[in-house]
Amino acid sequence: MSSFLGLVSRVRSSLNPPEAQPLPDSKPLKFGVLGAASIAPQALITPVKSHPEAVVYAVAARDKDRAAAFAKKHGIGKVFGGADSYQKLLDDPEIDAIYNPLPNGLHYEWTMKALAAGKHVLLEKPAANTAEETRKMFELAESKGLVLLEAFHYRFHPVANRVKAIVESGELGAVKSTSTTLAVPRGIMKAGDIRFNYSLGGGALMDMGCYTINSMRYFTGADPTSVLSVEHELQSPQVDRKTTAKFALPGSITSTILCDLATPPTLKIIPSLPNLNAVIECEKGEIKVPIPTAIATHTYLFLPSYANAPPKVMNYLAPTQYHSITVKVGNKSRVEKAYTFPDLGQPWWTSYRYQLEAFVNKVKGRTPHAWVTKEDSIKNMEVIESVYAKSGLGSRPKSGYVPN
Ligand SMILES: NC(=O)C1=CN([C@@H]2O[C@H](COP(=O)(O)OP(=O)(O)OC[C@H]3O[C@@H](n4cnc5c(N)ncnc54)[C@H](OP(=O)(O)O)[C@@H]3O)[C@@H](O)[C@H]2O)C=CC1
Ligand SMILES: O=C1OC[C@@H](O)[C@H](O)[C@H]1O
Repeated sequence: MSSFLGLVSRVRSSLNPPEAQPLPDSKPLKFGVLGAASIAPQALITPVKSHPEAVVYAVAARDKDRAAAFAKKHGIGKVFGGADSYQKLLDDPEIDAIYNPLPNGLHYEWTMKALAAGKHVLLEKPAANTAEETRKMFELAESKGLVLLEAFHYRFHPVANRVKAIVESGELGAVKSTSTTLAVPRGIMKAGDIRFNYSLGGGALMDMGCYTINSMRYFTGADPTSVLSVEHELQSPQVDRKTTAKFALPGSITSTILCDLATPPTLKIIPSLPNLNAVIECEKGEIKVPIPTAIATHTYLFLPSYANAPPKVMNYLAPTQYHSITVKVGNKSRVEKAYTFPDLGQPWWTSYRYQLEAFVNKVKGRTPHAWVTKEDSIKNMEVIESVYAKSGLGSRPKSGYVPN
């Protein structure tokens, strides 16, 4: 009962966070948002409310009325609307940092333009359509002394950090295998979704798969040496609706990923359930991160996931709601929870709120509690591209944008 009340309290506060008062001696970081994207409220606008050193100052959208409606709904003071609105927002000297939640295929162009305009960038995942584009963005950021972060928000939450710490402690011995899964039922992603659009950088591997690959690399602390096998099911000629891949990692580790944007109903009629799993098998035991119940604050509802027995669910996307880390050593198992760090956070802080904390700290020249490095982002894209190469689908199209 108390854990249910805790869940309700965390979800309520994460949706309506207490508003922070600006710090008297610190200039707040002013964000501009490119596009009235569905993810923007959850990933930035709500987290900013409880941050004393950040504000969402402006939004730009291709349609003037849509821009105005979005700004009104979210209390954003400055609005840019119309075909040239993104560039106008970048040219606004008041803005310090850009949040880029455009479709994957536009990440490169608008991040390059934002950096050229002298803005720091919080960039949605996956960083771009290719590793080469990712490298170029980070090189430009470095050359201009600007912060660029690929928004792998789960990496900033205590859960992911705790799981990694347990693996690294050696308590369970060496890692033998991992399995990371992110799959949602058919119907959640609508037919016109950017995720199904090849020219915009669509595909399950790009969208959900980038998390499964990132978490495989993060938890093992290693990069694949080869892609052993790949299977996919297509949504349309070059767009994978589902991909599974098996990798070899150093130290004889074998890792499997599964990502699916539209799992069909079982026996054609029984709706499938969301499946968000991370299992790390080690010499002396294993770690499971199950979410018996998850009430979604996300763009859609994650239903209770009892489909797996035992449940092996890692809610990469909303660990704030409820989680438990089951650590099995031999025949003994214990359950851990990690909603806060010893010296950072509140139980209701979402992974996005923790991510914002790190981003602001980095821009302000302070040491963030966690980070996703340039090398990490480039490597993640390389692995994605290596899976697409093996599957025969090929990388998503390179951007046609040529920087000045
Ligand atoms: N971190 C996370 O948890 C999540 C991250 N994401 C990532 O965020 C990004 C956006 O996802 P999501 O918010 O779901 O997507 P949406 O489709 O809701 O938003 C994308 C935005 O891109 C703009 N846009 C510009 N050009 C185009 C175009 N040609 N076609 C379609 N849209 C265009 C639109 O802005 P305008 O308003 O100007 O029309 C739109 O608002 C993706 O990279 C995705 O991977 C998504 C969900 C969760
Ligand atoms: O966090 C997420 O959840 C759902 C996905 O489709 C999305 O793009 C991803 O970032």
